[in-house]
Amino acid sequence: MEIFREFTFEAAHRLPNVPEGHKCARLHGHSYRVTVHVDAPVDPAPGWVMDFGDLKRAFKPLEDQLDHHYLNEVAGLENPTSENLAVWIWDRLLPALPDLSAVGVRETCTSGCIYRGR
Ligand SMILES: Nc1nc2c(c(=O)[nH]1)N=C([C@H](O)[C@H](O)COP(=O)(O)OP(=O)(O)OP(=O)(O)O)CN2
Ligand SMILES: [Zn+2]
Repeated sequence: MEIFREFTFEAAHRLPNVPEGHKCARLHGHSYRVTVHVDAPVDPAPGWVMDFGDLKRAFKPLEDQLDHHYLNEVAGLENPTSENLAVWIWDRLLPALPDLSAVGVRETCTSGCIYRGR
């Protein structure tokens, strides 16, 4: 069974490697939406895969580094595309969440990515 929890944070960024004149080279911000998925068997006693609260606790240190920050200044996010952000989150969550199955990142209502470790 796969469970997920959604998180939101606000942050500014610019994309340093886009072609000349691309609007995303300019400083701008997003209300990011991140989904963290965990895929594991349901533990029969509690009746859950894991406590949603533990997902929240695992993501909190990352939220603290991202929320209301300029992402380009965060170590490892010098080029903060959605794709790079999803990998950045994956790499930092995996030690605490070995059954992590996907990280979704939405920059806008219509655009985003899903990373499943590849
Ligand atoms: N594959 C990716 N493409 C783009 C990324 C990205 O991270 N990965 N990021 C951006 C920009 O950050 C931009 O702010 C978001 O792009 P876009 O969805 O085009 O923005 P709009 O909401 O302004 O879309 P419109 O339909 O043009 O209004 C760009 N591309
Ligand atoms: Zn953007």
